[in-house]
Amino acid sequence: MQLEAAAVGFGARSLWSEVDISLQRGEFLAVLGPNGAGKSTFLKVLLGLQRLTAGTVEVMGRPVRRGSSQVGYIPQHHQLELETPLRARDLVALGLEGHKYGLPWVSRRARRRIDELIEQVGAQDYAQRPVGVLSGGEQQRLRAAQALAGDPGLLLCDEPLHSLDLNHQRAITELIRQQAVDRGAAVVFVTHEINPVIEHVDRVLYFARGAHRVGTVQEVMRSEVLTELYQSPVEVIEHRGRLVVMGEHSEGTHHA
Ligand SMILES: Nc1ncnc2c1ncn2[C@@H]1O[C@H](COP(=O)(O)OP(=O)(O)OP(=O)(O)O)[C@@H](O)[C@H]1O
Repeated sequence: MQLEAAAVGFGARSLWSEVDISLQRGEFLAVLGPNGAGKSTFLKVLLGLQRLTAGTVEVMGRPVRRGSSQVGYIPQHHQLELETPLRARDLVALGLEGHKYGLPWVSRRARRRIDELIEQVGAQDYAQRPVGVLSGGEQQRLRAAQALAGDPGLLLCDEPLHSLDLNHQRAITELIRQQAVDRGAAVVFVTHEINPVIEHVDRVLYFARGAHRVGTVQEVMRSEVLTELYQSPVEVIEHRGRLVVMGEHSEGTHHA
């Protein structure tokens, strides 16, 4: 994916601008920033659901289009309706191309892939249950499996570890890493918390106060860089390989 001089605004408000970034296959980008900074909007641009107000965006070398089978998406967690007429397994199968067009058949190969993903996210025990009765974390694991089913070249993740316990955080992170490293996908990973994925991150895109920084973890996650970005004192402390960011404010606080 590639963005050049990209900007998004709503009415008179500029959300972010002058974003230049190009992500190669196999690269893992973490997108960070406070509430309302424009992280989910960045994903929407890559999904073709949000127009840029300036600049250009390409996905897999082509102009963005909605519903591309080459793009996988793990949306931000929300609980599915109790009455949703799908079994857990069906939700994963929806990630396969044939199902997008409503084809009734599932090839043996596709069935094997679905079984494999259900096992990898640890959903065997509830694969036949209606999705609406499952817990938030159980549903989230199925969404991850669904996004990976089509073997996407670009995988977009919006806080995919939210509502998962530590073991399942690790399992899902490992699946996402495999998609990047073994299957050569570019990964864009929106998160409030970099530590669970820090060892996999190649680059960071940090949004705050309408500005942003791009670079490696070492380049961006520094007290002086974030202090300049937030325009108020921020301290980044490293402790046993984890980063603690002190003094981060929400966007709302600044605009109040
Ligand atoms: N279609 C829209 N029209 C007007 N404003 C919008 C629209 N979409 C998003 N916004 C605003 O843009 C801002 C950024 O939203 P976005 O969801 O991208 O933030 P975020 O960084 O993902 O936040 P969070 O961490 O809370 O999920 C918010 O203030 C939101 O209200």
